[in-house]
Amino acid sequence: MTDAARIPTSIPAGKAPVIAGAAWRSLLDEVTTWPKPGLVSHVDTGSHTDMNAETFRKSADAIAPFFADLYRCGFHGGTLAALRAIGQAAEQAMLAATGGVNTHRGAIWGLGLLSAARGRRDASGDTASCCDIVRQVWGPNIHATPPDPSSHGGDTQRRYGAGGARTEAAWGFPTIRSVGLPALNRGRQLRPDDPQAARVQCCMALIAVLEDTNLLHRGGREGLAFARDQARTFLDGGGVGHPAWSARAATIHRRFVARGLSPGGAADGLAICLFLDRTDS
Ligand SMILES: CC(C)(COP(=O)(O)OP(=O)(O)OC[C@H]1O[C@@H](n2cnc3c(N)ncnc32)[C@H](O)[C@@H]1O)[C@@H](O)C(=O)NCCC(=O)NCCS
Ligand SMILES: Nc1ncnc2c1ncn2[C@@H]1O[C@H](COP(=O)(O)OP(=O)(O)OP(=O)(O)O)[C@@H](O)[C@H]1O
Repeated sequence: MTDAARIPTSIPAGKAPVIAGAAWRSLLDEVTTWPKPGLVSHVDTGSHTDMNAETFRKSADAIAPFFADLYRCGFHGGTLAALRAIGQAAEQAMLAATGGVNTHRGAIWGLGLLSAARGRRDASGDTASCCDIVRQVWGPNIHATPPDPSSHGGDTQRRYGAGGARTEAAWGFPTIRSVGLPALNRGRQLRPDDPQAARVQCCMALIAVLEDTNLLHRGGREGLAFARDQARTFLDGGGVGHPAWSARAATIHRRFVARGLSPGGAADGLAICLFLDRTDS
């Protein structure tokens, strides 16, 4: 089946489906990347027992139409409250498709805001990047909204002072821009014929620097430090330019699984990098 044929047909015609299709494809490319330390892929389920690649595919199919809605909402000047209603409906669709498993909450947030920013940019002719549009238009409101204390994000903010996905978006995705996208391009230079290798390079680079609330939630400060150190060692040893890069990454993957660590923020970051890259946003 072609990519176009797999994009859910409930997305109506226009520019919105192109953006939704790009988000959907980026999510599938993320999950079809191995070895990503501790994360779910088409090869194995990493540190997770309640989800596999098929769960992620079902989730991506279910949430794709909402990226088109978020694009349209941004196109029509939608506020953060208007975006939130659509984002929460997408979360419900994700949970219905996965039997209650949180596969893409962070991805809905990041890709959703960027889809809305793309709509706003297309409507206004603004030349700013979509990351900057998120920061300028919705950033102040994101900063002003306290995290839900019952969520993992609220818990890690209280215990560790970590801003996580909310802070990254409110500041215009600085880690994506300064680390993720350059690493994706570096991976392509190192392995021009291996797009999967470039995605691994991007994922490792993000793990090395992100204050990933999933790692904090599962492993505390020690788990976060371990994860960053492993990714840094991989990169310092040449990353995917090393002849044995795949085996080295697989060894790190197994170490994360042995500790139950899962860098979900880096997985979302990889999908966001792929989206920005393919939509030139
Ligand atoms: C802001 C969100 C992520 C809050 O969720 P929560 O409090 O559970 O946050 P938490 O910190 O646990 O992160 C959620 C996910 O983000 C990813 N993540 C973790 N750390 C990071 C990081 N440093 N940077 C980026 N993403 C990260 C992970 O995948 C994680 O599972 C979001 O889900 C939300 O508020 N949704 C409501 C709907 C909404 O407002 N939508 C707006 C437009 S789509
Ligand atoms: N390929 C992937 N593999 C695993 N997690 C991913 C992947 N892509 C994104 N993620 C993110 O990582 C999170 C899963 O991590 P985790 O299981 O620690 O979170 P949780 O379901 O919120 O918490 P818990 O299961 O500990 O109650 C998901 O929210 C998802 O957004």
